[in-house]
Amino acid sequence: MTNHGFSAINPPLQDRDMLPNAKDLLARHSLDILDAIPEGVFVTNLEGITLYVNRMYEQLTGLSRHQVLGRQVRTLVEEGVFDVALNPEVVRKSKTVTHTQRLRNGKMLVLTGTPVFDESGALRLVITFARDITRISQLNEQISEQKQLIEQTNEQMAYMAREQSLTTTPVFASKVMRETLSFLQTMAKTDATLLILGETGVGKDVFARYVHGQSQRCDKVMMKVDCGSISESLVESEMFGYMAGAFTGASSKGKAGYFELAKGSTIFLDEIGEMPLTMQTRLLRVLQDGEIMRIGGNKPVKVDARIIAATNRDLVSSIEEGKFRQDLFYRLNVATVKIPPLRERRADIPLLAETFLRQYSLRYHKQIAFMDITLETLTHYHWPGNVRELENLVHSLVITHEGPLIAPADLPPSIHGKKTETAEDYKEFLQGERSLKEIMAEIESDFLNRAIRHHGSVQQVARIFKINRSTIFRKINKK
Ligand SMILES: Nc1ncnc2c1ncn2[C@@H]1O[C@H](COP(=O)(O)OP(=O)(O)OP(=O)(O)O)[C@@H](O)[C@H]1O
Repeated sequence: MTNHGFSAINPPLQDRDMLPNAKDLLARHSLDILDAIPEGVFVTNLEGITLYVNRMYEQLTGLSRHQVLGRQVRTLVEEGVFDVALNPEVVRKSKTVTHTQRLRNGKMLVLTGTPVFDESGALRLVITFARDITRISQLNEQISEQKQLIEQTNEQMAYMAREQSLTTTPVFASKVMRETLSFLQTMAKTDATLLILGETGVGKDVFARYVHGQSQRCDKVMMKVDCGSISESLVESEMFGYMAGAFTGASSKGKAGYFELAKGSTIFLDEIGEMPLTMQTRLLRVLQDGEIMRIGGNKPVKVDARIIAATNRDLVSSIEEGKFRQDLFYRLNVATVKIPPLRERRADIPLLAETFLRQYSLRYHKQIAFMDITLETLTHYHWPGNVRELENLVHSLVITHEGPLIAPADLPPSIHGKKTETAEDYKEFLQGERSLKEIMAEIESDFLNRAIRHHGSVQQVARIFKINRSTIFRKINKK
């Protein structure tokens, strides 16, 4: 359709094109024809006075002809009969205009107002067609509600998938971690609040998951809340949820908070040391009462979630600085475990490094191994970023390394340059308690042992270092 509505149906019918008497017949029955149209028809003059409405219009709107005929559309809008009138815009623009209109009876119409011109091209009337889209708009609303539900479900599924993929079985070889794990296993069977302390990257997350995975609540997904990253203005509604219409912008259905979502499961409050003080007060109340209340609600909901909290902060210092509530600390400090930094459990380093190497090699379809001496170098580094730093290093080595073996020189200088312990080893020799011959024999024997571990056999070492196998055995046993 062009901008000029009826006049644009080109060329207009001429009298000569019509059957004899057709024009008269049509003119006589023009109102019957309009009444037969299955859409509402509403005709106004240029001043917006209603000249005609058809039957379908009466049916759609529930308005009778006498209620609207002869009335100004603007007045009808003012009286709230409907909320929009097309007439003024059609007259102003002299072209077809479409809008939706809501009626007092709640119906939604889509209106198409079209200008009608006479033979001389002068605008004479505006004819508006009205179609009922109440059902369509109801369906649209339902679709958008369904869409919202699907989005929520997708979000939850993505969260669950993420959590699932993160479930790592802790890797350890050290005595201290064996003891830690055994304590956590005992704790897992209880519902006691657990506080996990430790430097960044030591694996607090991994151990929280471990405890949840070993608990009776393990068939439900653990709810992890990063207390440090929720904005202060949202933290309350995120934690405790809100009732429908609790505040502007609140969802019309209300929303459950983390504590409710964690029903029957575990809620892991990570970075608890970063929680704002106001929220700490609220959390304390939850721990004391075992109940939460949604924002805008008046019915307390029982909390059925096991609480695990973790932080890399020294909470005692935070209390002294006034940043953490002492009473909350006492509440949380029921069963506390401190995960030692990696430098205090060096026995875990080779096993962790090899585990990460295996995982990432598999992911990137590579076949790479550490030389023994590389593992030893890794073991001597102080790992300020703990397991996370080790994992990241191995990840980047797998991506960037060419060739089957990772040598110490492939490590960043900050790591292989740190192997000062070898110099420490010489301290003992420097005391002068043993002869040079004895010292050299020990160094030789150590070196050969490493070479055998590294190359896999005495035969290989003999070939590479051009030495007899029997000499190797003799030198090894001489130490
Ligand atoms: N014992 C372990 N076995 C296997 N992987 C581990 C172990 N400890 C840590 N990791 C891995 O190291 C990375 C860091 O661990 P995690 O996120 O649990 O540390 P965190 O102590 O929670 O750190 P932050 O304090 O920064 O939150 C993770 O990718 C985790 O999978």
